[in-house]
Amino acid sequence: MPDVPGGPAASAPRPVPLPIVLVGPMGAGKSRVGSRLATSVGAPFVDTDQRIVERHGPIEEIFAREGESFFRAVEREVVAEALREEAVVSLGGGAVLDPATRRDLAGLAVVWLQVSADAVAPRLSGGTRPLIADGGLERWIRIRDERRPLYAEVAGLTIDTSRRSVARIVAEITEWAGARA
Ligand SMILES: Nc1ncnc2c1ncn2[C@@H]1O[C@H](COP(=O)(O)OP(=O)(O)O)[C@@H](O)[C@H]1O
Ligand SMILES: O=C(O)C1=C[C@@H](OP(=O)(O)O)[C@@H](O)[C@H](O)C1
Ligand SMILES: [Mg+2]
Repeated sequence: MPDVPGGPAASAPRPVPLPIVLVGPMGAGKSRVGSRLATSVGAPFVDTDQRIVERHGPIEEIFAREGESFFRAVEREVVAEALREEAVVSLGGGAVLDPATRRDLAGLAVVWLQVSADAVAPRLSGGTRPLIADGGLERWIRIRDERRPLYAEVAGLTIDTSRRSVARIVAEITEWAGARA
């Protein structure tokens, strides 16, 4: 029987390799795109920051109480666990600082979401990200520049999200990942 447009074959999720992992700087859209991508490919969604919050409380409180190095240790544990799951996994922007995480990402389907400083400014306003609580956009640019080689090292696909809709980004990732399945 031929496929009917809009029928079951057309709406079935496309097979993709899992995990698919999203990396990139704060505000690039990892959490938002990851959630939509997971729905689109019919996979569970894991946001490692959300998992940290469930287990240890709000991120800004962890930074204030225990410091960044404690946060990074907790993050490493949660990331290592998530990368073993058949899921769409959105990492926090600084997760790639950990060499063991970079080793774990080798060979996985990793997407680097980029965003320009102009486009990210409104996305970050009113947020609670502790690393840019003081220093704002200039600090964001410095952190983004420092980490650029680390994102480049782990990613197999790069997408500039500055002027793209979430739906289009999801479609581009699905197409790329589908070709790797
Ligand atoms: N492609 C996009 N275009 C416009 N706004 C976006 C886009 N992707 C994400 N956003 C918005 O930017 C903000 C930060 O997104 P988020 O997914 O939390 O980024 P990240 O997890 O990379 O820090 C959110 O308000 C989100 O709705
Ligand atoms: O870049 C970073 O070091 C961080 C990014 C945040 O996640 P998002 O990239 O999802 O904003 C969060 O993990 C924490 O505030 C630290
Ligand atoms: Mg996020």
